[in-house]
Formats: sequence, structure tokens, C-alpha cells
Amino acid sequence: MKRIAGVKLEGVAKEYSLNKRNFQVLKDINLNIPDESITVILGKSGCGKTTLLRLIGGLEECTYGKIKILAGEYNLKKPKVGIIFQESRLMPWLTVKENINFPLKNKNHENFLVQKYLKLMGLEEFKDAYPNQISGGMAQRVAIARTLVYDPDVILMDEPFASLDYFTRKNLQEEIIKVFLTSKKNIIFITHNIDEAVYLGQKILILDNGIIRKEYSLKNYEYPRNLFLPQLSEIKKDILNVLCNSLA
Ligand SMILES: Nc1ncnc2c1ncn2[C@@H]1O[C@H](COP(=O)(O)OP(=O)(O)OP(=O)(O)O)[C@@H](O)[C@H]1O
Repeated sequence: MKRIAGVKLEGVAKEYSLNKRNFQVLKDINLNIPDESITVILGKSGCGKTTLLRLIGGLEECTYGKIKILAGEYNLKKPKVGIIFQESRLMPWLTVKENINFPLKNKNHENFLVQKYLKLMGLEEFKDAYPNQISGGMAQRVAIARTLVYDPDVILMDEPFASLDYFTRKNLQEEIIKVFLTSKKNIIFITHNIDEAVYLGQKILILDNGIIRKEYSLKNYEYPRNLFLPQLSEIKKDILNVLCNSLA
């Protein structure tokens, strides 16, 4: 049975120390993402978005508070978290299919799962190419496929399309919606792009000065969102207003 994992943050704070001075990047984050959803964390540069994602992904420890990855009421002891970064971080000496297969450690690089995700991400023609033979957008597709093959409980995405051109970015946003609708996993997506946030997010959280300043629920706007442009444009205006008044 497919397990849907939720994410719960209780009083999460993170302090860094720089030049013998402590400063608090995250002050008191409380968050509950129980259902399958795409949650977008939006905020100005330096407000702590990546820090928050790294804490959820277990790459760093909280200074205070707790983070739980839950299946129903149960705290998963060893949750599988997939992280997709701004750069694809592919292994240059492996082909597309070998990169996708990497988390499986399966000697057959064209096993069922690799085939499935090559197809889902439209990469079949490029399966034997090396990373330096494909475009940046394609490399990000490979990174997404490599994450999906691992079957994570939660998928974290840290500005994965920030360095891509407008059209590639649009295509990949569609792919993420497709991935979400087929896998029904919780996706937590970081961006500072308001258009991207309202296009993808079922929940949008504005991070500012170490706290969640405002939360928007867009669950009622089904995909594709093009049908709701007037309503979304009002939400975008409101978000812009909140960001303009934010401190970080
Ligand atoms: N390891 C670290 N040691 C000290 N300070 C850090 C460390 N990591 C992050 N910071 C600081 O924490 C703050 C938040 O950084 P973070 O990368 O989380 O912001 P962000 O919102 O993701 O920014 P951007 O949108 O520009 O990527 C910044 O002031 C940064 O300098």
C-alpha cells in the first residue's frame, strides 16, 4: 500500500553563528502538512527558505523545536526524503539512464522503474546521453526522475527551475503537476517567483523574518490553473503587497 507521509514542524528555530555572533534565521515555525499537496514556501532572498528545507530534509539540525515526518499518526523512524536542488547534481560519468538508476543500485539500468520514469519525464530518446550532452532543462528532468525512482515519502524542491528560461520553466512546472497527480506525494517547493507559487501551490506560505508571515490556501483552484487567472491575479497582488512589507 502506498504510504502518504505528512510533515509537521513544532516551534522550529535555527541559529547560526558568524564572526562570534549568533543570529536567528528561523524563529518559530509551526507547520502541519498532513495530506498530499504541493506546498510552496515563498520569501525574499536570505529569509531562510533553503535553511527550512535543509532542516526538513535532515541535512541540518534544528536549534530548537521538532520536525516529524508522519505516516498517519506514526512518526517515520527513517523517512525517505528526496531533494531536488537548483542545479541537477548529476554524475557526469554516468548516462541519463544510469543516473536515474543510481539510487536503486540495480545492475540492469533499464529496469522497470527506470523505464517508467524515463517515459514520464520524456527522456527515452536521451537515455544513453551523458549530462554534458543534454540541456539544463533536461538535466533537471533527469534529477526529478532520479528522485522519483527512489520513491521518497516527501519531495523537497529548492528553486529547481530558477536557472532555466521561461519556456523550459513552464514545461517543467507542468511536469511537476503531472508528477504530483500521479504520485500523490507531498511536495514542498521553494521559490521567490510569485507566478510560479500561484501556478503550483495548493498552500503558499510566506516566510519573513524567521516566521510564517501569511498562509494562502489555493486547494480549490484545480490544475491547470489557467482557468482561474482573475482570482489568482488578486492573490498575486496580495502576496506582492505582503512581500513588499516584509523585512528579510
Ligand atoms: N551554514 C551557515 N552559516 C552561517 N549562516 C548561514 C548558513 N547558511 C545560511 N546562513 C545564513 O542564513 C540566512 C538564510 O539563508 P538561506 O540560504 O536559508 O536563505 P534563502 O531564503 O534560501 O535565500 P535565497 O533565496 O537567496 O537562496 C542568510 O543570511 C545566510 O547567510
